[in-house]
Amino acid sequence: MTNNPIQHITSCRLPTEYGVFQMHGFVDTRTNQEHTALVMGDISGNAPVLSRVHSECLTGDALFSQKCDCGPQLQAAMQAVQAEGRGVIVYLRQEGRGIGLINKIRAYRLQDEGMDTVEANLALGLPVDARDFTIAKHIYDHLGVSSIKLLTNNPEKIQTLRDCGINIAERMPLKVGLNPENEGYLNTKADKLNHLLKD
Ligand SMILES: Nc1nc2c(ncn2[C@@H]2O[C@H](COP(=O)(O)OP(=O)(O)OP(=O)(O)O)[C@@H](O)[C@H]2O)c(=O)[nH]1
Ligand SMILES: [Zn+2]
Repeated sequence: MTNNPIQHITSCRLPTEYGVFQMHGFVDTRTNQEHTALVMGDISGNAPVLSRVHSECLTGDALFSQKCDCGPQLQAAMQAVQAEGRGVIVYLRQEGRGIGLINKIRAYRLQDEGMDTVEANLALGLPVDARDFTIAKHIYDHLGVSSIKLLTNNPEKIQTLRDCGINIAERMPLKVGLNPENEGYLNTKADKLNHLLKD
């Protein structure tokens, strides 16, 4: 018996441009939402594991969008894990900071008209950030990971992950992918969402 609402279903070998990972498939039994984690090397033991908790961004991760920095961040994180020889990319299917793809497109449309990323979510009557990072804790529990070195610029993500019991031994910055199209977005993340992009 377990009270972990995230069920580990299966895993497979996933060769990538950044080395060979073991890809694990999970299902949130409360919502039927699917999530995944990419694991490289031996992650057992107490030494902190290099890790990224990445939130789905179809536009940035798969469609080469320049409106954000997600794609380059994902690639840099996978590269960092490859360089380290061990690590975990937790990939949470929480598109659009949890509001879903269609709502993200609605938010982008409002951004086309001049709103920033925060204003657009609020104008739609949606939370600025609707993600549930406790899912990551359950995934780490399945993988037997108790301590991580986290690749992120988001202090709220660090706090939320710590609050749900993840030991973050170190925070490692992930500042990549700046371009003229996402400059305003990154400034808003720094100014309104306190992302550590200007230190
Ligand atoms: N609603 C909404 N979501 C966005 C927008 N741009 C990117 N996203 C989503 O934001 C999530 C990534 O969040 P970010 O704030 O870029 O980064 P983070 O994961 O919180 O922090 P880092 O660990 O530093 O990358 C992904 O789910 C993207 O789909 C936007 O303008 N509106
Ligand atoms: Zn993105």
